[in-house]
This record gives sequence, C-alpha cells and structure tokens, in this order.
Amino acid sequence: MAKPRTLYDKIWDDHVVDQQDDGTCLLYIDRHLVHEVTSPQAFEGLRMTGRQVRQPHKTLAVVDHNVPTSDRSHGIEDPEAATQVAALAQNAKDFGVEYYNELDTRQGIVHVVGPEQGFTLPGMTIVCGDSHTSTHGAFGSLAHGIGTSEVEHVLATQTLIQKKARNMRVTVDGQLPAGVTAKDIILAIIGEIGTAGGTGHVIEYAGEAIRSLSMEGRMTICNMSIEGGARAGMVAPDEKTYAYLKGRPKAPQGEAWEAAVRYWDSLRTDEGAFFDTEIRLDAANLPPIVTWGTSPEDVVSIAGVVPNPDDIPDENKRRSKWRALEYMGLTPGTKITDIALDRVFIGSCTNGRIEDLREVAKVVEGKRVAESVDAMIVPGSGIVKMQAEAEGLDRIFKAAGFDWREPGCSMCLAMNADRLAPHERCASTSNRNFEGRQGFKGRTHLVSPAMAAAAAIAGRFVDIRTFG
Ligand SMILES: CC(C)[C@H](C(=O)O)[C@@H](O)C(=O)O
Ligand code: SF4
Repeated sequence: MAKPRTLYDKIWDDHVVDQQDDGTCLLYIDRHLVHEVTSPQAFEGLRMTGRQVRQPHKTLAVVDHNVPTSDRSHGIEDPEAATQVAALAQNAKDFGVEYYNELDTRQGIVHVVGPEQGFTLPGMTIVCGDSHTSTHGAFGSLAHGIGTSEVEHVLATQTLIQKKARNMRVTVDGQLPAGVTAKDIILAIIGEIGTAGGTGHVIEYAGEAIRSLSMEGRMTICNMSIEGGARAGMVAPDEKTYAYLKGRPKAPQGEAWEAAVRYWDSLRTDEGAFFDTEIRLDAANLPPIVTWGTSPEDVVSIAGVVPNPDDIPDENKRRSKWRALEYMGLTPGTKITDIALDRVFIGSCTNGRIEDLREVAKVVEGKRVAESVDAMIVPGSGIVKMQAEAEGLDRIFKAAGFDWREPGCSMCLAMNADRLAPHERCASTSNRNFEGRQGFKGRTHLVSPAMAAAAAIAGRFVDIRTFG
C-alpha cells in the first residue's frame, strides 16, 4: 500500500520537476501573481538578460499597494506611486502579461483578485512576491510568498527552487459561538503558537469549525498563516470550494471542469498521514479577540484586560512586551472595552471581501459612527465594490458616516495617503500591527470586521456578542 500522504505532500509531489540529493527541488509553478511593489527589479532583470516571460498566460499583474483609494479617474497625484504604477503597466505590456490597472473593475488587492477571477484553483502551486500569498491556500492550493529575485526566476522559468517544509495540522473542532469569526480563530491560533510557532511548516487547517467556514472565512485564516510563522496555510477543497469557483472567468468549464473536480476530489489528507506538529483548538471556547500590542500574537479576549508584562518570566520577552505597551500607550489592567479609538479601518486581503462587508453592514445599519471616530471602508477589489453597491451596502455605510473608498491595500500598510497620524489609535481588520505599520507612531488593534464595525459606532471596543 502506498504511504499515506498529506494534502501538502500530494500537491508537492505533483509539482516536483527535479530533486537533488540534499533535498533541494525544482518545483513547477502553475500561477504567478504580480504587483507593483516587488516586480520592477524582476522585470528589469529579464530585460537586462534578454529573457522573456516563459508562460505569460500563467501570470497575472495588478496594482494594489500604493494606488490612492480616492477618485483615480484623473490620474495618480503622488509621483512615486504614479511611477511604480506606470512601470507595472509598461512591464505587463512589454512582456505580454495580463494586467488590471487602477481603473479596471477587476483591479483590487492581489489576494482578493486571484480567487475572484478563478485564477486561483485547487491543487495548484501559486506564488507572488508578497507574504500574504498564503491566502490562496484556502482553495487547497500550495501558495506562498517569494522574494523579488525569485519573482524573476519564476517569470523566466515558471519554476522555483524550494526545499520541502514540514507538515503541521491545526484542527479546530466544534462550532463558533455567535459573534465569533474566522478572524478570531486565526488570532487565537497565533496567540497560542506564537509568531514563530509555524516556522518551517505548511499548516493544514482542519476540523468542523474550518469546514463550516465560507471560502471568505477560510481565506482569512490562511491569509494570516504567515503571521504564525508558517510558509503556507491550506484547507482541503470541498463542495464549498467548487461552488465558489464554478463559473468564475478563469475557472475551467464544461468537461475540463468535471475532470478538474475529479482531480480536486483526490486532494485530501489520507487517513494516517504523518504530521510533524499537531495543534487542536475548540471553537466553542473562543471569544472575540483584540490585539493589544505590536505583534499579532499579543491577543486578548474582548472581555479581558491589558496584560501585565511583569508576569512574563523571560526577561527579553518581558522587556519587549513593556516596550509594546509603551508604544501602544496602554497600561496593564485596563479593560479592553475601556479603550477608545480615533480611527477604524475595514478592508485588506484579510477582511476586505463581500462577506466581511455584509457583516459590517449588519452591525452598523441604522446607527452612526461615533463623533470622535474617523472610519473608512476599503473594498478588496472593484468586483467587491460593485457587488456591495448592488446590494445597497454602500448606502448603509455612508448613512452611518463611513468613508466608502476605491479598492486597494490602503491603510493596511499605509503606502498611500491613507495613514494614521502619530498616536492615533485604530481598530483594523488587517493582519499586521507592527510599529508604524499604519503610519508613523500609529497604534493598531487587529479585530474582526464585526468588532471593528461595533467599535466605530461605540467609539471604543465593545463586545459584539452583546452589542445591539
Ligand atoms: C509590499 C509587500 C512586499 C508586503 C508583503 O510581502 O507582505 C505587503 O503586502 C505587506 O503586507 O506587508
Ligand atoms: S492588503 Fe495588506 S497584507 Fe494584504 S497584500 Fe496589501 S499590504 Fe499586504
């Protein structure tokens, strides 16, 4: 009998082109996503060596990081952003790569666009010069970020040099309580394993709570695998995956679809397959979570208080957590629900999809954003924006006092004009709360879309389980 294999083992085995004695492999890459920040030198490298893009139709380029989220119909004002956007447009043209510019309805955050177009499919190897490429693993693909020199390598050869990672399984049993979401699951996992917990591993998420999630929820989980240190995250494909993909512009059709589904159905971890590391969590015990520090592992329940670093035995860690509190302007013992906010950001490749916006609309309908809060909603793509507007969500947001913007990364990383002023405190649905991430000296608290929405209304954190 063949050795039982994990989902990761199977996709890996199906893509190995060559294996050296030391385990170094050449891996075939099915899909390559490209954005404006990490691609210019890669294309320049091709130009200098007189090379072509080997498989242009397996490459898709889109601008997302530094485009403004205000009206773009009259061009991009910021000279640096304008230069980078123009460079991607030119590179895509010169190398024959499909490109969604800032005015294209299909434009958006690269990790929202791939699945939306059916460019992301189960069983594929997917790369992008961006750490949150792990998002695409929600479809049962092996998807991870690469560096700019690797971007050049993939453009030129459609392959990547890789060593196999270890297998890790995170099983989330049970059912989520009302008000608790995929975002809370992944924050809880990172809180549990720490930001280095997944180092050297590819994580497969399994269990009843994961199966119950929509594709959007699974993407939120896989997206933040990188914050847990893992190389990639994945969820085995199932009927929900197929239902999401069927009929998407780039998904296979007719007989090709049937054949694809037959293959995708084989992409399950075999009974008895070996995992180097296993973690188990019970969804029923999870509260809505808020981060209090400058690392995604600094998590606490909405019902809790800011922790006291003096309780940490390790001196280095103790010091770093004190520094985080100082940066965040917080005092141990403060109730999380007593923390007031200046800004709310709803968007990003973690939580900028249609389902996230529907959740927000449910919470804010008929209410008003607190006087003291400046709140913005940035759809993950033009398609998300269009759908939200077709459903009338934008009217609910605007009536409540939210700023409704054009798609892009926006204040997730503040590469455009959307940023926090020093010391401004923000509830954010994004994935990183590092120092300065949303603007110099800005203070970021990571939360779910529902929690961010409720915080916008209340002007401080509130427990979504009792908010109404
Ligand atoms: C700009 C890009 C390289 C970066 C990444 O790789 O993740 C960005 O998307 C981020 O989220 O910090
Ligand atoms: S939305 Fe944020 S995390 Fe996602 S790709 Fe853009 S900058 Fe990176």
